[in-house]
Amino acid sequence: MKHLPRKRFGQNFLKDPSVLDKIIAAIAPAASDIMVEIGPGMGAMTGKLLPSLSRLEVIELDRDLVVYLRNTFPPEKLVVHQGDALAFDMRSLKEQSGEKIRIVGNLPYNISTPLLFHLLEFSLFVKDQHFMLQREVVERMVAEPGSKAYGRLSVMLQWQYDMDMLFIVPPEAFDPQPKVDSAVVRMIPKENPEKCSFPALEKTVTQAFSQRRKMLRNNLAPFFTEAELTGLGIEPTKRPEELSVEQFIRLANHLK
Ligand SMILES: C[S@@+](CC[C@H](N)C(=O)[O-])C[C@H]1O[C@@H](n2cnc3c(N)ncnc32)[C@H](O)[C@@H]1O
Repeated sequence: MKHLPRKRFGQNFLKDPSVLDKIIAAIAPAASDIMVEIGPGMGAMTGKLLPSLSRLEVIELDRDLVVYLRNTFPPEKLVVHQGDALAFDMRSLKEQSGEKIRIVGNLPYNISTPLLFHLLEFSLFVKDQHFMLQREVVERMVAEPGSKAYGRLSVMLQWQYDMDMLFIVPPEAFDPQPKVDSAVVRMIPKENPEKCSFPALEKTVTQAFSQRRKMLRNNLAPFFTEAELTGLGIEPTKRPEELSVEQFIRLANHLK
């Protein structure tokens, strides 16, 4: 089928077979896996995953591609959900099978942060996630405290996942070519993440990083006095990127 890539759906199709092989090797699909692929597109990854799986569920927004996928792959093996991954309830798949699910995808870059945040909701039901994303986004996800890339995305995701940037993928691996490098990340939900409410943590982290160059006593003034920060073991003169994930969680758990 001739399909003109749609920019508004973040369509950059993987065409380099060696990159595809590397991704599939990193995922290591097994017949017993309950696997979901987000944004299968023309099925570049789908076709490589299917032979190792007894079933694969995919979520695709573009109706033309949904028709193509349904006509191309055996329906008894490939279940195609037409819809928005941002609204998809992963719990339903876990409930059907009783097993933890594996999520994979070469994600649409225009929705990567909201999608990663949406998936946080299901981390209890997920075994692992392997995603291709913009390299700069992966660098922010795995960034350590004290580094330039450390910020809201790092804290929110490191709270729930252990993550590794596996390898970098150049623009030439795609059609059309994106303007930036991409990278593949592995995300494994932590067995016992620290208890915290998502909205409280998000509110605290967003406020703390509202002005990166300012001290916490300034940025967090709407929520905490200097004495309260000190009482929680946080030096008020530190800058937001100097706080560990655990310290952000401690703050969020004391938000009034
Ligand atoms: C970067 S392309 C990857 C396509 C294919 N997996 C590949 O590697 O060649 C992203 C895919 O996600 C789909 N997509 C975009 N927004 C989506 C959404 N909100 N929910 C589900 N799929 C979406 C696009 O239509 C496209 O097929």
